[in-house]
Amino acid sequence: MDEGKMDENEWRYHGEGNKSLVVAHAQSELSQDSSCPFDQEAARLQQLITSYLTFAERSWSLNSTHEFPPLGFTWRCVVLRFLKFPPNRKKTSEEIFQHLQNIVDFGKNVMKEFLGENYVHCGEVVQLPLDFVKQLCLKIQCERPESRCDKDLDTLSGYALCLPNLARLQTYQFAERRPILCVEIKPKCGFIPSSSDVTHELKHRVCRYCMHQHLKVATGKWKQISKYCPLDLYSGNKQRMYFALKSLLQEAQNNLKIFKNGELIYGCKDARSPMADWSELAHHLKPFFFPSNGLASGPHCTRAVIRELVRVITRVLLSGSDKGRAGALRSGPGLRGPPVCEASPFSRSLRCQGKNTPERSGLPKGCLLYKTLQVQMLDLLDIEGLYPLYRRVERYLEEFPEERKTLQIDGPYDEAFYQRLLDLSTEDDGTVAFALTKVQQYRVAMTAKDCSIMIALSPCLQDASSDQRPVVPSSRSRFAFSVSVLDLDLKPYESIPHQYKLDSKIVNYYLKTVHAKDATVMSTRFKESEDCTLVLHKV
Ligand SMILES: O=P(O)(O)O[C@@H]1[C@@H](OP(=O)(O)O)[C@H](OP(=O)(O)O)[C@H](O)[C@H](OP(=O)(O)O)[C@H]1OP(=O)(O)O
Ligand SMILES: Nc1ncnc2c1ncn2[C@@H]1O[C@H](COP(=O)(O)OP(=O)(O)OP(=O)(O)O)[C@@H](O)[C@H]1O
Repeated sequence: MDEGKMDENEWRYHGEGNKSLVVAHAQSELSQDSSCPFDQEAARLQQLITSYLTFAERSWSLNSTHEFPPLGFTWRCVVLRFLKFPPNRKKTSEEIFQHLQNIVDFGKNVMKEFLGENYVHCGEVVQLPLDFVKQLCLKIQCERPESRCDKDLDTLSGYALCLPNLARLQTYQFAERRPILCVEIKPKCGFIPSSSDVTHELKHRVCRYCMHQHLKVATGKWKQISKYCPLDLYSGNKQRMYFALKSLLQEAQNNLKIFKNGELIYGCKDARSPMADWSELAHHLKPFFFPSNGLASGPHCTRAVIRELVRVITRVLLSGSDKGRAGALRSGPGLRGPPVCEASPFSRSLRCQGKNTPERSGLPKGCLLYKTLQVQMLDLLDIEGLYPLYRRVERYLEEFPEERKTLQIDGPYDEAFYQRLLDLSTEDDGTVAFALTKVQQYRVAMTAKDCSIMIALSPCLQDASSDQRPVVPSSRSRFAFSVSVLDLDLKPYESIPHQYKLDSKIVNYYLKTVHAKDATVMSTRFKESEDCTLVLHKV
């Protein structure tokens, strides 16, 4: 890349998590300008995008004679993802390059295999001019939420990941001229462990997310407990999914973000963020869900617009073609544990109405939620069963530190690494090999428990039916859509002791403060009968 030509002013802050920060090309939210120049210095990024478009061509069976770059193409459809570190944590450039390369390899060799290539976009490591990165870092600093500023963007190595902007539709052919709505969901763990290693019986009845909510509110991370329960979203039952999505809309925390034309219009940065404003959201959504007269307004309109959004997202989440390789885990972990979480307001309201427990997961096998859940279930033993196996690996490594490489603890995440993940036996023969397989499966499962799903929607004409892109109907229009998964960085081996401690902290806090006085606390948490009416009739 030509060092002189990268301009920080062409990039804008897009978002960040605990470990990385993302900037998007500043023009990505503008409508397409077909005369926009295709600069030479963007050639490398152009190459990257070519490979994404190759993917798009395969996916949607586009005409193979289609020229690249298409008219009006710019590199505005990519993001740059930088690693972040605590201020005193210095890593060498080589370490950072390797870390990023591992992320790419893990995506390619493992997650694409498990989730399907249509959903996973691995990107590529790029080296950027240091001056550009430093200027960019200064430029975006004021936009970063305070709660994320405990870590600094890596400005020393110059390395970053270049990825397709998943807030845009993942095919170039039809997206750019039309407005785009993107819903990002971090669904978290969608099952309850059935492992016999679990020591607290409560963990077989209440999911981790619902228990963790109480600790998060107590520590001030969020203001109030969410009614969202991942088991409802993963149920495949439309009513439960509506409830889950509506609950996310009420209390987004870090589980829901909405972007319009690449810009964040809904989502919560931290506990200090203002309350969610549905009428403002509905104002943004109206052009997508209502005809252009734009006259409708008021609470009725707000509810109708939100309901329509929830319907469309549910349909998209239940869609999936699964044309790729058969899911390697199909005959694997299977559905285990109870189908509902006792703490979910939805199941509680059903119970109080004397209704039966809802059906077990009805997720279609091709959809991303189903596949993600299968990968999450690679956590077969729960952290309580896994921790002693981690200790076994640790003891071995203490004795033979040079073996760390052979055991592929820090990569490479290649085909051999993937193949070993497919061994789902739970019969412990006392070997390090068994312990290692379970440890690696656990890390992969934890990654799937923390990833996010991006759904991009763009209105399309009623009569636009000639191509094969997926389309979801809404009550008044149709949307072309794409579904992708992001944040598939393999969880570090070193985080296992932390997971073990956190698990016990979450359960103990829940037992102490909620479970013991369940009735009292739950009655202040929400009014069940009211909620139920809202859920079943007004979503
Ligand atoms: O442990 P959890 O469930 O709280 O998940 C952490 C997330 O918190 P959440 O509960 O989603 O608010 C946490 O998200 P936030 O920083 O709170 O937005 C991270 O995703 C963290 O992953 P990592 O350590 O950065 O790789 C996540 O840690 P991992 O457990 O996935 O390692
Ligand atoms: N390819 C992408 N396209 C568009 N937006 C993206 C992309 N990758 C990340 N983002 C945005 O940047 C945000 C932060 O990215 P990401 O979740 O990967 O960070 P992280 O630090 O790894 O997260 P975590 O806190 O879970 O560890 C995401 O929530 C999403 O909004």
